[in-house]
Amino acid sequence: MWNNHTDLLQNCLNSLEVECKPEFNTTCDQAFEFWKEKTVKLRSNGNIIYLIGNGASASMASHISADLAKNAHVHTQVFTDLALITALANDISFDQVFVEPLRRRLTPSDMLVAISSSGNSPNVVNACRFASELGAAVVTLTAMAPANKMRQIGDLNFWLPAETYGMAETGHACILHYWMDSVSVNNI
Ligand SMILES: O=C(CO)[C@@H](O)[C@H](O)[C@H](O)[C@H](O)COP(=O)(O)O
Repeated sequence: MWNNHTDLLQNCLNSLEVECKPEFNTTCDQAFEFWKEKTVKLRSNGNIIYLIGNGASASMASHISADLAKNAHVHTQVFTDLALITALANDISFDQVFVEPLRRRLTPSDMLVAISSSGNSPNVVNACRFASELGAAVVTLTAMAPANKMRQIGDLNFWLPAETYGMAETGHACILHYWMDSVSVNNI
């Protein structure tokens, strides 16, 4: 019987690769501890965690955003309003659908959690670049080919050697739930 996400994550952890700036030489435990500490500090200061992704990763961003708000009492924001996304894509460019709203809201004390199986989707990569240049904390979750653009940008990067979208997305769900559990106030 699995009792918590540590059990489920164990297989993920065995093959997970992480990098954490500035030294980029971090164990998984250290990476999750770093992420937890940043999140707890951000919560006590009333800052915001923005979560982004495309397709299934957009759903995952919404899912974890809701869990973080309910269980961890963290202020979160996702960009899943179809009217807003289609207007930005139509009037500006799909590559800018996350950067545009972030430009108006993100502060250097906030965090961006960017989820992408390929690690190369231009709209997510652009948002990571923007957040990083602003000085916000950037956490990336990627998979598939080891060299991807998001891994070059994030302060904390989780990469899984998954070859399919289904495997990548399932692994990312484990990682995100493990993080969420670590900062939860209640566990319902
Ligand atoms: O769920 C799947 C595939 O399983 C798709 O919806 C997938 O999320 C979409 O094709 C995304 O656009 C892929 O983008 P990314 O995760 O590589 O950034």
